Amino acid sequence: MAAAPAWAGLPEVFMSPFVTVGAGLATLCGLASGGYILMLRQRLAAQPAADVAGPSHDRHFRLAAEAGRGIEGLVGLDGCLIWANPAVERLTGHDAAALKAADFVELLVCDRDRAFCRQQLQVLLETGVPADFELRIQRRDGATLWMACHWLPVREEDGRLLSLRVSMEDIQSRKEAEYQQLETVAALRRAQALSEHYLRRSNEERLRLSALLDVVRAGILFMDPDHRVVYCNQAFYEIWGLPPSKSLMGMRDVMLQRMVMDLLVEPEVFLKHLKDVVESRQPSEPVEFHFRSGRVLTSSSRLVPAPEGPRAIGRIWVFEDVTAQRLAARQLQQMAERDPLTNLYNRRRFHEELVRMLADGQRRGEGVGLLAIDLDGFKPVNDRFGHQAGDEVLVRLATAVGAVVRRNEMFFRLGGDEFAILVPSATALELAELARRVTGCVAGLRFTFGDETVAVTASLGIAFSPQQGGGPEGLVGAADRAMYVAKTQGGNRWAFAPAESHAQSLA
Ligand SMILES: Nc1nc2c(ncn2[C@@H]2O[C@H](COP(=O)(O)OP(=O)(O)OP(=O)(O)O)[C@@H](O)[C@H]2O)c(=O)[nH]1
Repeated sequence: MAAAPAWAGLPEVFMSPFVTVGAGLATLCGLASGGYILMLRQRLAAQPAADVAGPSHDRHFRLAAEAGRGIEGLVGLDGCLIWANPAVERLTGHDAAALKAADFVELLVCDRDRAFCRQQLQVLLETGVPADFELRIQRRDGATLWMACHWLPVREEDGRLLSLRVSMEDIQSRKEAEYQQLETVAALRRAQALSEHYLRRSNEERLRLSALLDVVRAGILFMDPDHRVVYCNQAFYEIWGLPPSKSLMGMRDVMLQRMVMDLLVEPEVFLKHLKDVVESRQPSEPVEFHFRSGRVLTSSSRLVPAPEGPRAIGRIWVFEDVTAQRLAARQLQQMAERDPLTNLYNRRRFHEELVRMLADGQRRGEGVGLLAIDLDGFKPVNDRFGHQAGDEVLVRLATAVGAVVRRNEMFFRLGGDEFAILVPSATALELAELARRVTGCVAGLRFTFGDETVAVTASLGIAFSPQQGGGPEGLVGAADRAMYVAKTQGGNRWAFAPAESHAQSLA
């Protein structure tokens, strides 16, 4: 048997509530919550005190207290349970007697909340201040149940604390809803954090891309499917000479075109190109176009496909300023095919043109004429007046002979004092006439070095395809041999290469 409880000396009502009715019962009723109890109290308050305390009402109070849906209990100043209503058994599986006999906190409260409960109980007993808190109880079947506990002090009329009254209500479904809500909020927070993370990543990616595009030398322009500017880099502004302060975002392509068309040599050709590209779904090959200023640009474009589906999200245009490349290429080509002294086409270009003209002539059934030219008496100019004087002779001669050569005829310096003229669609008569003009032109030139004036002459050999077979080499060999014939005959003349049916002719 346990030691005598602290309330052993208190009125019987606390030892066996609702069995003996006294002043304690009235106090208990005064503290009871719930409309039913209050109603009873009001009714009883209107009756004489003897009636209220009378045995006929004991049952009412007891039934009223026991009829609560939640747990109602009374805890003594020693922390032991004095009384509990039958709901305790319904909700927890433990009957009131068992809870009274044992440490009800140990038996009833879930181990995770037990220390907290004991601490709260201790404060309550020490201070007698009402308190509300929530805890988990451990049902007899092992299940956990959330309860809201409302603690009220039960006092004597003189204010002395007699016991603590506890009302416990089942809040399991509310707690589950709260948990559910917390889960939902947590899931939302996770989703938000994830989307913020992706947004940040996407912003960083955009900044990286933008920085990259701004160091690219090509002008880059993104248009949306409605032909409005979405993005363009710095180089785009520079290439098209647009003021950096001018925002192009959202501008329609036609407006943009209007701003730059005057810069171009052939704006209508460029507009046609743009139209063709936009109408096609294929990537466009780079197309070259020229600015009035002399600059050369290329334009290429392709659709930007959407992540899914056939619809494009827009179009990218790339503009490259290739002026420097074109200039360098032209210079290289010039170096490769021109004689630097006279600026005439060189031997390399001569062979290319010879092959091409022979092929064209064969296709058209037309003859190709070749005049091999070698100067007479050039070496003495060098020897007497120096190499520079010889150069001057070569340059002036190239200019003068170039003037007697027709537009469709091509004049070459093959090296040293050797020159050649290629004549497409030539007849023997025309070639002889040209040879006459050339020899006359060269012989007519006068060069003054110091006090002396000198002249040179030229010997020409004429070969004529198809009369001379053997392809390019055959033609060149025949013209050279004819030229030597002219030279050995005294120079300042021309000779036709012999052919089966073609007699040689001399000046
Ligand atoms: N100044 C100058 N002389 C050159 C150049 N290339 C070759 N020569 C010279 O041209 C001369 C050509 O020699 P030849 O063909 O014997 O001169 P030529 O006196 O006309 O003799 P024939 O052809 O036999 O009539 C040589 O002295 C070369 O050094 C050049 O670019 N500049």
